[in-house]
Amino acid sequence: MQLCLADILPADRLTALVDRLKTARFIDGKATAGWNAAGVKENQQAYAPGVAQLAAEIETALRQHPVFALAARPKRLHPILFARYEPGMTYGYHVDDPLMGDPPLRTDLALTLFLSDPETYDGGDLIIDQPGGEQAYKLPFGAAVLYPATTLHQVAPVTRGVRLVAITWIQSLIRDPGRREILFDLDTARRMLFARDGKSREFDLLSKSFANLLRLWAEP
Ligand SMILES: O=C(O)CCC(=O)C(=O)O
Ligand SMILES: [Fe+2]
Repeated sequence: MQLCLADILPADRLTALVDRLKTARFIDGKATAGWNAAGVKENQQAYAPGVAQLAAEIETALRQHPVFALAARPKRLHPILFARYEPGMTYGYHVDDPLMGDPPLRTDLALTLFLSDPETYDGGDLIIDQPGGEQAYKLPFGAAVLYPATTLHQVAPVTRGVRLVAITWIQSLIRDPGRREILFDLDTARRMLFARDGKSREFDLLSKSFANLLRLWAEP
């Protein structure tokens, strides 16, 4: 399941954050690529401690985003990093490392938060290889795409302007994507039912099934 999330942070907060990023130190992105991806990774990245406060602000906002919570069921988040693509930069097809950091975080999901207005750059689509074909994402400033880190994906070459993004990976309480989607649907349905009819027998039974499946499947 892939999902687009709008307005992770209020636009004015995000604009202030991007302004601060302009003075951050970016280094060659190959430093954090696994050997299978280093050959196709041509970008620049900024890390903590230089951008720790910006990263913390985004992480807090993500954790509070209701759709993110339901769709990802996060157990742990990889520290947010910022990537910059200038003209000629790209990140060819690769799969993300399954385990990152120490203690290892299992990368079930990946997230890209778009920090540039799409009108200001050409190229730079995030392209995900799906069984049904390639799916391209170039989202508005402040929107994010949440997608399975299990996929092959690439960032198309930037040909004009600058593509700035924040990136993280998520270890979910629910490892299996199919189970995660069932829980997402059930949880969404019971919330919609509650919003429409208030507490009812149907709502209670759905809540019971949802809670018991979560108990069965969660890896806390
Ligand atoms: O920049 C992006 O949207 C994704 C980058 C990526 O695939 C990665 O850093 O592993
Ligand atoms: Fe990736």
